[in-house]
Amino acid sequence: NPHKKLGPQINYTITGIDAGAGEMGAAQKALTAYGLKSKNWQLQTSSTAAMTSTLDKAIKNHQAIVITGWQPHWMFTKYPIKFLKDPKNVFGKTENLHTIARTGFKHDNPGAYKLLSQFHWTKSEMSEIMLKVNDGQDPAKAAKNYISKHPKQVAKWLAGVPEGHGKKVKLTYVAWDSEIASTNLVKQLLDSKGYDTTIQSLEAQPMWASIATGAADASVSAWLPTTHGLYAKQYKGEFVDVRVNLKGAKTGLAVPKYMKNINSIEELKN
Ligand SMILES: C[SH](C)CC(=O)O
Repeated sequence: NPHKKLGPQINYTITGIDAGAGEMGAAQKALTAYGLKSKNWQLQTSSTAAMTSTLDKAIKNHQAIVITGWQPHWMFTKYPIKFLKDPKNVFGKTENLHTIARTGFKHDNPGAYKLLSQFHWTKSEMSEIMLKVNDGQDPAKAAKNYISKHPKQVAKWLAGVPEGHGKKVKLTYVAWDSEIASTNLVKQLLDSKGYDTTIQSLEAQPMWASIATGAADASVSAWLPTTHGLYAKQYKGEFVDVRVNLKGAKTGLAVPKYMKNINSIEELKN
């Protein structure tokens, strides 16, 4: 209802995701920066699955809703939603997904490290796997299918990567749809060269800690410079930033497009 104030319609609530997500920290900062906290606005912690099902229900009922959104993610293809402008740049400009590794990994496993130094892809390529998984396909299978469909790209990723002879690699990630896709793909690529790769999903902070303590070898789930900026600062010098593996990610607050008069975080107060 565009004529009634938005706040009361949605209980002054922003529907968020898992508490450890960097974007939840940014959303809290936005509440303060845009003077929403003083207007009783609050950020609801839940999970990606809970957030997307709440979004689904709101859109089916053509109701107002404000979510913590991000790209790349299938929510922007499946639902008519838009990012709210962030004039105070709380969520940062575009983000990149980085591959990070424990400090000794290049020395201990140069072959696997070489693959990680060569792996990168685009949002649309990632979406191929994300959409299949969202339709219920097993992530490992979706990753294998991607590999068989993109032999030239795979050959570039694997160029000069020596056989693994069963050498173990441990990847950690956060179970966001984007990282489920990339981590399963990297596992399949490594295993196709004879490495023995295990993948473990953790919350964001423990994922960073697993690399900094050397409990895990690498992760393709680092959102930088802004979204995981705090973690990168906390563990500065205790991890290697191998490379950007995906350019042009983005986090922010998002609303259904039918909320025509809400286009900026500033306007949530209206
Ligand atoms: C939820 S985005 C995939 C990443 C983050 O916010 O930490």
